[in-house]
Amino acid sequence: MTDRRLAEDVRIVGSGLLGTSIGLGLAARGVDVVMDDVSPSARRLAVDYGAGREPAAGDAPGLIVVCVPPDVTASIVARELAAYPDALVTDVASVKAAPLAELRAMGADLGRYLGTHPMAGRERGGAISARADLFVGRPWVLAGHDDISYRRAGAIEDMILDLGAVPIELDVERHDRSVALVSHVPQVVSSLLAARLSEGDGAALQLAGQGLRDVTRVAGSDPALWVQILGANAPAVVDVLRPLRDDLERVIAALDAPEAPGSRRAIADALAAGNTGVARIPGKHGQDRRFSQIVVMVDDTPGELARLLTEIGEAGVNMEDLRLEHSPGAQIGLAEISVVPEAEQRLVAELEERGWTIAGAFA
Ligand SMILES: NC(=O)c1ccc[n+]([C@@H]2O[C@H](COP(=O)([O-])OP(=O)(O)OC[C@H]3O[C@@H](n4cnc5c(N)ncnc54)[C@H](O)[C@@H]3O)[C@@H](O)[C@H]2O)c1
Ligand SMILES: O=C(O)C(=O)C[C@]1(C(=O)O)C=C[C@@H](O)C=C1
Repeated sequence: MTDRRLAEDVRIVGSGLLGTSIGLGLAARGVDVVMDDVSPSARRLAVDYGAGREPAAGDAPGLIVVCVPPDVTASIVARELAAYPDALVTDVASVKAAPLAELRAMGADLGRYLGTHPMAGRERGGAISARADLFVGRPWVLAGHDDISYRRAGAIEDMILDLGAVPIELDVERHDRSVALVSHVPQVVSSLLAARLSEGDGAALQLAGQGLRDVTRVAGSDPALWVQILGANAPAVVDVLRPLRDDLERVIAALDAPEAPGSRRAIADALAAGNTGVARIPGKHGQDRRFSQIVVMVDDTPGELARLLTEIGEAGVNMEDLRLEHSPGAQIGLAEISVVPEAEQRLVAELEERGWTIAGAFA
């Protein structure tokens, strides 16, 4: 049996992206996982992928993880609390105050419920997009409330640690305010910007580079899911959107009269504030550590990227992150490798010695 903390059998309700990813990660650690879903085909697909087994009479899960859309989360949590009176129940919905308030109104046994929110996901849902390593190194919020202690919810923290994530304790209100800033408003901004592209002509879109891809990736997310998330956290989202609108209006006013006294300063100040903000985003594993980036040119031929990764390993350097930039039609790709600053010079030298072309290296 693989090393793990979680001792409980687990039942997962909702066999989509989140449920199947959790199932895959836990099953790989030897946990007995049952997958369930209102859609039998979604359930069977998750089982086919190896996320767990079909439900059976006599199942007695110690931990139940509800991974359904936010608007049905409270009713499914309440149903599971009633059906399994000895189990601890959690959920992974992207908002936390609304489901808790609904459960309270229903008179659910909140002494066995603690909601959570993994800060990891993808823009596509369903078991087909699931990955066992989705949560590795990612923050995962335990959204505390008055009816249960974090200690009583120890099995939930064990599951989070077994999945390689970093547990973070935050009460529900602080959670919702925090994700308005770091997740919900970024989704709105990304979608609104991407929506502008429907007006660009085809030639303009052919020029799209990595900058545009970086800021529009999540614009591919499911509108039905996000209508629920944004609706359930509306006041906190609006609190971030209003000052953002003011900033945008200041930039528009400055660009309307770029030669006017103070205009250039206003634009520079807006962009410099962005530098300050982006520098505050923690690096990998939630630490405030910055990495150096090495950009390597990779021929667009089979096996070249694998050879590069193998040779980085042979150089004894741990790769912290990898991003690929590749334009359709180009014969070359760019691999941006993140490493600890101490390893940068040595890796550049090793790779150059092995014949790789370094397009850039920067801290
Ligand atoms: N997608 C993300 O990136 C992400 C990240 C963190 C948290 N979340 C949260 O995770 C939850 C699930 O999101 P997802 O991306 O896995 O969605 P998904 O669409 O991939 O999966 C949801 C699953 O729930 C099932 N379902 C719907 N109603 C149900 C019901 N009444 N009973 C049982 N099953 C039901 C659906 O059939 C579907 O298989 C949401 O609450 C979302 O806010 C999503
Ligand atoms: O990276 C993605 O595609 C996500 O969907 C991630 C993301 C996020 O904003 O960080 C989106 C919503 C979830 O509630 C949690 C995580």
